[in-house]
Amino acid sequence: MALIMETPVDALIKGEHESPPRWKKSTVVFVLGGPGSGKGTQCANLVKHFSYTHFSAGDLLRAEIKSGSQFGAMIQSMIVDGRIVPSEITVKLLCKAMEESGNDKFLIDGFPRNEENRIVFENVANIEPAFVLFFDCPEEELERRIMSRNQGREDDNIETIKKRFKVFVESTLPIISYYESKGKLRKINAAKPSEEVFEAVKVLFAS
Ligand SMILES: Nc1ncnc2c1ncn2[C@@H]1O[C@H](COP(=O)(O)OP(=O)(O)O)[C@@H](O)[C@H]1O
Ligand SMILES: Nc1ccn([C@@H]2O[C@H](COP(=O)(O)OP(=O)(O)O)[C@@H](O)[C@H]2O)c(=O)n1
Ligand SMILES: [Mg+2]
Repeated sequence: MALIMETPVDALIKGEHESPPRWKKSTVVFVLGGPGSGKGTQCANLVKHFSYTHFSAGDLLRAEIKSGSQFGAMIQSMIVDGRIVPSEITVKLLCKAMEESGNDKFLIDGFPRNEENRIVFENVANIEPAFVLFFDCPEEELERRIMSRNQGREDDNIETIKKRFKVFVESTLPIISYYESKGKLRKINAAKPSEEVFEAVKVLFAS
């Protein structure tokens, strides 16, 4: 459903619900890392073993483009340019997805990507992450992985990849430092083979 429609989330944002909905008391784990670091791959592994629901901010934005949303063209041009979409849009998509899922444990992948993302989510959802996973991987390896990802994504080309790396360093690394200073960061060596990365990730969810 395109975002132009009034959704239950709008009512929630306006405080029109009598009691806080279930998702507002959710356990949230943010999953961060450079483009191609394995966020989506490891979240797909995690949901097979733990009762979390996975949402990728990028996937939600791509679905919004496909839905024929009034914001579709704008979102698409920002993605092709490697830029971060206005937070109001992304946060609304995430909250709507959480609301509709019926679950209360979420892996949110590729978000928050900048300070605006983080603050708008905090203000709207009023949720602090339980912890933040950070998939650490050198840029040369990220580039190799993206160039062989073959998902037909318009932003998986060398020109956009360079822009996405720059945005990651300038806008997302400060968020990672912010969570580190709060003692919430769990850093994983994501340059290893996928199975080894998952062994390291799994431990964090087992307790
Ligand atoms: N540990 C790994 N080693 C090698 N390739 C990987 C690893 N993890 C993921 N990949 C591959 O790299 C590409 C990017 O992974 P993906 O999960 O889409 O990353 P992200 O969501 O962080 O961009 C995919 O083609 C995936 O199969
Ligand atoms: N929080 C987010 C997440 C993604 N995006 C956009 O979506 C693109 C793809 O994000 P993604 O998370 O699917 O990309 P990967 O890191 O998985 O390669 C980003 O480069 C941004 O243009 C955004 O604007 N805001
Ligand atoms: Mg991804």
